[in-house]
Amino acid sequence: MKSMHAEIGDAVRFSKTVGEADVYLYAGITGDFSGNHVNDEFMKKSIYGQRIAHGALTIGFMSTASTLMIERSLSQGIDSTPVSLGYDRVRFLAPVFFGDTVNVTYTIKEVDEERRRTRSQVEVHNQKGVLVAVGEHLLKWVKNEVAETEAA
Ligand SMILES: C[C@@H](O)CC(=O)SCCNC(=O)CCNC(=O)[C@H](O)C(C)(C)COP(=O)(O)OP(=O)(O)OC[C@H]1O[C@@H](n2cnc3c(N)ncnc32)[C@H](O)[C@@H]1OP(=O)(O)O
Repeated sequence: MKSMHAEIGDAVRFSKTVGEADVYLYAGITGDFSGNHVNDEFMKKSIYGQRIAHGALTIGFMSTASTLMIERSLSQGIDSTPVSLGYDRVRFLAPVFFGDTVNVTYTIKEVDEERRRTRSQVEVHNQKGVLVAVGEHLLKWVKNEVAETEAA
């Protein structure tokens, strides 16, 4: 059985409208009640003119896209448990406003069979086509040693 079903150019997409409830749920879960996200009067004075979503929530949407990629690979049968190794070079390039729809594209750019790692480019656009966030994601395809021992 293969350790990973992932090839350069493989891509998945995830789309979601970001509502006020999403931002408040995220604030409640993490405790990040920055005025950027929950204080409309404060934000009216900023260049944004209104509240914006947490950058880390956008990273969460990147993570959702990686899960879609993993599920695709799992459905083809693999002997590993893919886990996130982390994100590199993440930049929040434009704000995500309440009511915006984010469209995440997750594309595999490198496959390292020896180290059982993939590196993917992640891009997030809003409904107007503006690139709001970018980053690279590393997945580690951790070998299922226990399962193999049991099978032997
Ligand atoms: C406490 C928390 O709760 C706070 C938050 O979560 S706030 C919410 C998240 N943040 C945002 O929504 C901010 C959205 N971004 C912006 O409004 C603007 O991008 C900015 C005002 C923050 C940046 O202004 P700018 O003057 O352009 O910034 P810099 O020039 O200093 O840095 C830009 C870096 O982005 C890199 N970059 C630009 N284009 C691309 C691209 N297409 N792909 C990849 N990277 C890009 C650029 O190279 C700069 O990065 P570097 O490391 O300095 O090279």
